[in-house]
Amino acid sequence: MTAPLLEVRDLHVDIPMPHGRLHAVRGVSLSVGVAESVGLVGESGSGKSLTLRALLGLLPRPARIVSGSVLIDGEDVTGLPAKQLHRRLTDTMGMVFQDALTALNPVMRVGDQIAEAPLRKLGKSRSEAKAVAIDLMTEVGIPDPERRYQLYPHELSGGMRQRICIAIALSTKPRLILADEPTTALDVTIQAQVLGVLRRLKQDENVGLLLVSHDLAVVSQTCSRLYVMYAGKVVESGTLLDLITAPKHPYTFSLLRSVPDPGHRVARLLTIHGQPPDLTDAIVGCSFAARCPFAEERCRQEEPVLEPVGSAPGTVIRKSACLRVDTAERWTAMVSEETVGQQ
Ligand SMILES: Nc1ncnc2c1ncn2[C@@H]1O[C@H](COP(=O)(O)OP(=O)(O)OP(=O)(O)O)[C@@H](O)[C@H]1O
Repeated sequence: MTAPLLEVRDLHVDIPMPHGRLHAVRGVSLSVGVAESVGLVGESGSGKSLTLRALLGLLPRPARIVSGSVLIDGEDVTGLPAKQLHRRLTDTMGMVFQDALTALNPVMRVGDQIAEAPLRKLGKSRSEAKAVAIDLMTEVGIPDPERRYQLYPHELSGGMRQRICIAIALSTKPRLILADEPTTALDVTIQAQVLGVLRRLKQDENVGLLLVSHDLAVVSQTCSRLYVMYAGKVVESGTLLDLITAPKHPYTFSLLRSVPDPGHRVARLLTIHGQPPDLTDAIVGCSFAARCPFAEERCRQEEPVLEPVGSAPGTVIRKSACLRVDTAERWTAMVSEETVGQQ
């Protein structure tokens, strides 16, 4: 069996705080296969961005990796010196972040920013690098690329800037794009266009995607497999279809029920009451128990383990960390009238 393109094993990230250690990422494992599109989804503060930044060696100070490993094509790159790690990562992956305006150099023409990697890393001449940049601008759907090549970031709209960032990410011919909330700053129409670009890259160019988002609707439009994170842990994983049709963790269930479904005339929305736990404290029992409509006494005492649940042989393994997973098929009926409000 071929190794995944990217694999993270049992990653722990801590942040020293004045009042103790914040265990922001608590044993995350995930993988992305060749040309796969995988989503990492969860509400704000669940540890998605730190997971992504940790694997890229880009953790903000004072956050640090406590343990865990990162493998590329099966090779453990965890202990590599920073420069070597950077080269290994940029040979394989391109990155797109939320804030395109900050990511771009304000005093450099956008076309030259795309041409930089072909010029410096791929050994192209100036005119060849420019031609590559214009091709990439066309690929990510930028109309009139010759003219826009000459513009500075502030002269472009938010959606166009994010396309420039995707073109820069593609300029090293990566096999995988890592994107952290790439459409959060964009309005809904432009968001759909940018997601369309990412989808097309997978279909036409076989470029894989690891997409981090708090928005289940965004990952649903783009990814075929999901990891759902809550309070620093993966609480459910599986194919998009499995997760959205039959969630096996109450947090996934709540996330789905909090997204309005335009297909139903009356959307019944579930509000996820309460706050995630304080990650500086040791968590006893299930971290979602205090907010879970289905929690019972043992959920507040025993910590659930992420383990395989009901996958058919030969299919993608789906996993859930819930002690009450055997009742999942009855969750819809079990939601009480107090927790469900008609919108
Ligand atoms: N530089 C930092 N200093 C202190 N705490 C931090 C820092 N960066 C992240 N955290 C904390 O670590 C936890 C995980 O943050 P992370 O950014 O990974 O979450 P997230 O799921 O990506 O959410 P968001 O979408 O809001 O970024 C949160 O509790 C956050 O407040």
